Amino acid sequence: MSEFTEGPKLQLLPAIDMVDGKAVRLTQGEAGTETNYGSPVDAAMDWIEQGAEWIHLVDLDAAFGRGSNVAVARKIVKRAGTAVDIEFSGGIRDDASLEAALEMGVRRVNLGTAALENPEWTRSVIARFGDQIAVGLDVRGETLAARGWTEEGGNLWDVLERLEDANCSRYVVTDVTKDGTMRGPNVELLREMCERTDRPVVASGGVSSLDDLVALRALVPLGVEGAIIGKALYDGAFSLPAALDVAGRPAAHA
Ligand SMILES: O=C(O)c1ccccc1N[C@@H]1O[C@H](COP(=O)(O)O)[C@@H](O)[C@H]1O
Repeated sequence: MSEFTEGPKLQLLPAIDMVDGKAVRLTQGEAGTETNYGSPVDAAMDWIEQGAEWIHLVDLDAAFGRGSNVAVARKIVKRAGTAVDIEFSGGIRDDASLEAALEMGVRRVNLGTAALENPEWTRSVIARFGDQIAVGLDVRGETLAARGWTEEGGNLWDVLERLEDANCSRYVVTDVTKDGTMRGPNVELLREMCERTDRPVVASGGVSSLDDLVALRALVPLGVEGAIIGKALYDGAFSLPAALDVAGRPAAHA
């Protein structure tokens, strides 16, 4: 038995960020810092083959308001079938984009900009779609980032209070300053989030090592449900199977 099999499990979500039909990683979300990792469909199939239970799929062109990778996302969902759950984000800002995303068959969508700029619509879709909606809280310090992380979107704790009141079911928290940098997750921020909400929190940004996953798994009893991993996997800092061992595999795989 591995030393990591005991205790509550941390979900892992390998990230696939799409620009112009390619899988990329950005540094701190800055347009123009892309490293290209090839076909998003191939990336998804690789992560599934290696044991992924979730994929965090982002349409960066939609998040930056300059295009769409929905056709590729649709291909991924179709090829993946029931092998994996997909969380989809980027550019979901109105009924049409939300319905198109959910109709693809993704398990849930993350709202970013819309949750900051359109509170009433956000409240209404949370009421309508429940846990198919999560909100991505992308922060620098305590200031939220919107529109491809190019604009400020208010104070994190004020917005959290409003989303709690709207009954938001889950938060995906990204420290933008850590994203794509492999400098370790912002454990303090995640602890504070868990103190302020009883809803599950998915950690995003900065994971660089298996030790970071050990640290995040220790936060599961506080409310951290999962961790999004990007650059560390693509750059081979560790493998997904090794990460799943640390995060705790489901019983059938133990
Ligand atoms: O994931 C990124 O690297 C990223 C970089 C810059 C902007 C957004 C990014 N990702 C995710 O996109 C959605 C926000 O999209 P929108 O504002 O709803 O259109 C959010 O989940 C971000 O984490």
